Amino acid sequence: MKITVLTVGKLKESYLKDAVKEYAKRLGKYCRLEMEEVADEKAPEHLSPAGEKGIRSKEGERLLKKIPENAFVITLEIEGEEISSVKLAQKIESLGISGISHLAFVIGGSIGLGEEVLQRSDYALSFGRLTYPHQLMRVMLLEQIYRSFRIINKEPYHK
Ligand SMILES: C[S@@+](CC[C@H](N)C(=O)[O-])C[C@H]1O[C@@H](n2cnc3c(N)ncnc32)[C@H](O)[C@@H]1O
Repeated sequence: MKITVLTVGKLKESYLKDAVKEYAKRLGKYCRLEMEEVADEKAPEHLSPAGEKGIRSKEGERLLKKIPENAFVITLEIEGEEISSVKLAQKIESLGISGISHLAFVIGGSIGLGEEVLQRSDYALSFGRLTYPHQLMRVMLLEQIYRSFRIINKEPYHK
């Protein structure tokens, strides 16, 4: 299966880059992983709702261009569905069995995902109602994808 992780903005912190590199290496055993970054928009402190919408929309257009037509799109959304790691593993496995060969996970920028991307989404996944920084979400998502493949392959992983 091919997995694309689509994100907004460049990863800045070296400790996050190291973690992403480590999980990307581990995932190489299970899938073809592709990490795609699109440019972020400058978001000043006090933006109007219209200003925020404009930023989400510009970043959203860039994200949409990177989403292949045949991909099953999983957007990371705070208000999405909260599921266990086992359920996420089952979901990835059953999508593969149903003939889906490409999963695209999409993480929003600092002010979230635009309407266009939400409309293209096939499934909204939540990591809980807490808000996490988008850069950290990359690491958390890769860890959960890795955990999923360990579960699917009935391989041990620390609980
Ligand atoms: C800093 S958050 C954006 C916050 C923005 N106010 C919103 O409501 O989307 C950046 C991105 O990280 C992801 N994210 C952050 N916390 C999350 C959570 N608990 N569950 C799922 N995705 C999350 C989402 O993709 C979000 O667009």
